[in-house]
Amino acid sequence: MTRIAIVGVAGRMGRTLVNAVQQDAGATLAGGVVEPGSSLVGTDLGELAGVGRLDVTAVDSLEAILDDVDVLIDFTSPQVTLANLAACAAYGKAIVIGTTGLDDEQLAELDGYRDRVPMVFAPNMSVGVNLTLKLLETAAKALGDEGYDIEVIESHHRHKVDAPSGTALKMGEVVADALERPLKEYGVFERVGQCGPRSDREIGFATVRAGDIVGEHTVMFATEGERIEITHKASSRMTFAKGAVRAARWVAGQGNGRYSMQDVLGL
Ligand SMILES: NC(=O)C1=CN([C@@H]2O[C@H](COP(=O)(O)OP(=O)(O)OC[C@H]3O[C@@H](n4cnc5c(N)ncnc54)[C@H](OP(=O)(O)O)[C@@H]3O)[C@@H](O)[C@H]2O)C=CC1
Ligand SMILES: O=C(O)C1=N[C@H](C(=O)O)C[C@H](O)C1
Repeated sequence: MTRIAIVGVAGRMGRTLVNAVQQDAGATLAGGVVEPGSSLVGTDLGELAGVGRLDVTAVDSLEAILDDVDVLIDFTSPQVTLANLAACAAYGKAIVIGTTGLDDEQLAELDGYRDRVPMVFAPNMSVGVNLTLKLLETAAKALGDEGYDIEVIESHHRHKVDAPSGTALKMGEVVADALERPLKEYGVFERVGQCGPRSDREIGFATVRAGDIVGEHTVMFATEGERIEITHKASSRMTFAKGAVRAARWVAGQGNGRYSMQDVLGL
């Protein structure tokens, strides 16, 4: 039985994760962490998540519970995630990180833990998205240098704080790697005013923020006379949460290293 603690347990993903851990016969909920000073400290995590009493209460100090945890699941914000990684390194614990929006410096800091912590880091934990990444690699290799324009379009709920989504960036990166067009050079993240026609090799990104959209991603390959669109639509956060619990069970048996969902799923 893998003992899992959830950081950011009061958040949209945190509450869904409580439910997902409960539904997994191979996992047990060992704790949940809320923001320091939160009025939710002491609240039963099952009641917080709407799944009935679990007799595990929210704390605001990770160090208070880490001894009795095998794997931490973290869907919070970049700074909080990096602090939690440091705690996992100090306590010899594994971590599953779903947080997106890390900048280059933060990504480098995270990567610095690869020899000290077993970690799964993925911008999207759903099986469907990770299969889509494979399809994109195949499509990019077949179409990318044949005059097809490539655009990545993503839509999310109005509360999301980072853009483009981590998944959109990953999709762009997979296509860019397949075509040997580094995103730093070929990614176009803004078009406004007299921006001129698109160039042949650019990879464009567009972002929608509206209502309660859980997460939708389309990669378009368009040329004269036809357009191919590869789309993934998430309709419930449970798809991400189930993937994260699967990753937690998997990483509990791994040595130090930085792993992806492709590693977890064997894709
Ligand atoms: N990889 C994947 O599959 C997915 C990744 N994500 C990513 O996960 C992240 C979180 O998303 P979401 O759940 O929607 O966001 P929320 O804002 O709903 O949740 C984040 C939670 O973290 C809490 N928090 C902030 N600081 C701390 C702290 N120091 N200790 C403990 N908890 C803290 C926040 O509390 P408060 O509100 O009080 O500040 C909030 O409850 C985002 O980066 C998002 O992009 C989301 C879905 C899927
Ligand atoms: O913030 C979200 O909600 C999501 N974030 C992830 C991302 O940035 O790609 C994954 C998912 O699409 C939901």
